[in-house]
Amino acid sequence: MIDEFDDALALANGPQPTAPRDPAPAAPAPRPAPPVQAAHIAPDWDTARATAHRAVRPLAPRRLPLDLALGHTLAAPLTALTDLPAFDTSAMDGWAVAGPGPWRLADDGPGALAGRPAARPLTDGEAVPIATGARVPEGATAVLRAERGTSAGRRLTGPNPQPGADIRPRGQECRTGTELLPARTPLTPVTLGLAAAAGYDQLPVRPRPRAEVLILGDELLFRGLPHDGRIRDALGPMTGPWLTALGAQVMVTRRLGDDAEALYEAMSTTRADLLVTTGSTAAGPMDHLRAVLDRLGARLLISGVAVRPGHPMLLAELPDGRPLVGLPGNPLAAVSGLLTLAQPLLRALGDRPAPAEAEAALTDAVRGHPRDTRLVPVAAPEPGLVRPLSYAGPAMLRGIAAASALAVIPPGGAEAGAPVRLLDLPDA
Ligand SMILES: Nc1nc2c(c(=O)[nH]1)N[C@H]1C(S)=C(S)[C@@H](COP(=O)(O)OP(=O)(O)OC[C@H]3O[C@@H](n4cnc5c(N)ncnc54)[C@H](O)[C@@H]3O)O[C@H]1N2
Ligand code: MOO
Repeated sequence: MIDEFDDALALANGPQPTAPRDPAPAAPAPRPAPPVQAAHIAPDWDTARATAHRAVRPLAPRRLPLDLALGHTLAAPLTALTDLPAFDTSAMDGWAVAGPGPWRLADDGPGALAGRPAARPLTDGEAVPIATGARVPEGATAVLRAERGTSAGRRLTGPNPQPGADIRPRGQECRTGTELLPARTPLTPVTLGLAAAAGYDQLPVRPRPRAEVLILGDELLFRGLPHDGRIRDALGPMTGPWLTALGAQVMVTRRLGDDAEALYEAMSTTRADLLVTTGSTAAGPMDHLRAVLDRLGARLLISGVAVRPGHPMLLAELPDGRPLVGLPGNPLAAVSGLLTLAQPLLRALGDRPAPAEAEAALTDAVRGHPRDTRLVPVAAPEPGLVRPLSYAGPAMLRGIAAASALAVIPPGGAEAGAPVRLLDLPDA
């Protein structure tokens, strides 16, 4: 995987200042590349995504109380357990009236209040005060709003409301058994509210897949400024939250350095549904990932993808069937791995529908790789248009931090005005 191309392509998107070169750090002794298994051919980008989606089966459904169900996915259709409203309800504060006015006010008590038993039935020409949400008494033909009527003693006058006015009839929103939401709907605050209104205490959910993140690399610092050839870990703070935005429940992010034994131990003992590593996907002297996968007896399903940046990414199946996504260490390449492999895997594990894919026209031509797809950070200056951003080299996050999406540039490139597919970026 020879690659002077990525930085050159990134620079082609716009002017970038050159930084003075640091003296080269002392290189460790070169080591032969560790063995990798048969599935070595790098699939094209769309095939890699489809392979990742097919690689796993949805997690088993379970029942969760409503207050624990947020973010999981409905495992069965949400059918109403009650009529909604469950009874004829007043939509306004005022009076429930029977027939045309003027009306005689019943003088017994405060009238019909929400959450109380129904007021006694009305006969023609009678009225009773009623609150929003209260049961409409039998015999009532409409509700007269408070601001439209005048009461003096036991006499109520006002314009005759249309029959049925300001009464929400029982079953107006749904009947018992109506399908309110299909299976596979993500449980959001509003869908939880609907489930409660429809009578649910618990829901059948497909749980959020549990993910464990392993940050590899002895060169990484976790606080302070770069020094002595060491750099800040940019992937620890980004990968967990990104996986969360993609539907995972991140159990832990661990920093393992370049310790092959620690990596072996972590892979053998994980209880996560998905393991994600960062770095060590290529063939550098300290890149143990492939050797450890080999030792563990893992199966490489994808070993490299025809995408820039990110082409050394990999997908493996651990001996017990758990998937492992290996994100490349270059930060923008890791983003590419998240969107290419982790996203479809998480979608399959959580049984979520594919998101709608947007398209927009490029403001400027974008150079392509001759064989590989490129993922390029773009801003949207106006609806339907996207502009490629600078600072989009594999080791940079500056471009994508200002981006609204990643544009999918097919092999060979795209002309100005050409429509390109867009990949969403999480905003929270
Ligand atoms: N001979 C070749 N060398 C490389 C190739 C290749 O095809 N042949 N591919 C290059 C590409 S493309 C990428 S991407 C990287 C992938 O490298 P690894 O996944 O093995 O990652 P590392 O070697 O550990 O690190 C690469 C780079 O990224 C920095 N890094 C790593 N982790 C982090 C982190 N958590 N936060 C910030 N930066 C990180 C690391 O310091 C290196 O600079 O390989 C190329 N080489
Ligand atoms: O350059 Mo590498 O393509 O994955 O960042």
